Amino acid sequence: MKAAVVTFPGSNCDRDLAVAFAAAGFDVTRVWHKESGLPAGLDVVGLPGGFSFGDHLRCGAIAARAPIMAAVAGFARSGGHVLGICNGFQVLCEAGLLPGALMRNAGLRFVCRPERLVVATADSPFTHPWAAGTQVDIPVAHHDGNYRADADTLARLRDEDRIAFRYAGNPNGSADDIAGVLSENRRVLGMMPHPERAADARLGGTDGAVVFRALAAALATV
Ligand SMILES: NC(=O)CC[C@H](N)C(=O)O
Repeated sequence: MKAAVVTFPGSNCDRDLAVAFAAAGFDVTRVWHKESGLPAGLDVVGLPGGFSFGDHLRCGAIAARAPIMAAVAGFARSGGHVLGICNGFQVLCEAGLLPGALMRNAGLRFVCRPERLVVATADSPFTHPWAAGTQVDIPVAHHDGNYRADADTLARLRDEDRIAFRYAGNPNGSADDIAGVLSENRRVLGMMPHPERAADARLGGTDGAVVFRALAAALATV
């Protein structure tokens, strides 16, 4: 199984994301944002957390227009799996690959702490090992994690069971406590919490590792 992890100027979780993919059995290729193509035979693209382009304009807005993103969009459109974490989630929204936007946290403070999440759906390649309603602990670290979408979009996400994770105690004001959402085909996941920071007992938790192992298992059966 092959994963690519994209690095933008200002990404700071790209190496951790590569390590988490590798621990789940993926061969990982690191890809610079100025590349125009992705490696052949790829199973998943990871868009890491960080402060791409210094969060100028809006978090993820400049990265969403980087050369590599045309290839990522094409990969997603052709049924490829994409995992965007934190700044990666912001990039996916800015690129139009996921609906909605991440706005400034309601408390106007950077929040960096472990968060309890509720798995909102088990119907995805990233969450299938859990039952819906399972509580998991995965840390957050962001100032723009306040998920917003219009009422129709939120209703559609609920109706189509595309909310992947909710916060048990909402740290940022997100609509409907949303911590992560899925694309229509369920193969693109964007989430603000950092599963790669809870992917090894030595980091203080292993709930995040389930996301990577779940994907590996799902891809093995495709
Ligand atoms: N850890 C991250 O990816 C942070 C994302 C973004 N820079 C924010 O603060 O909201």
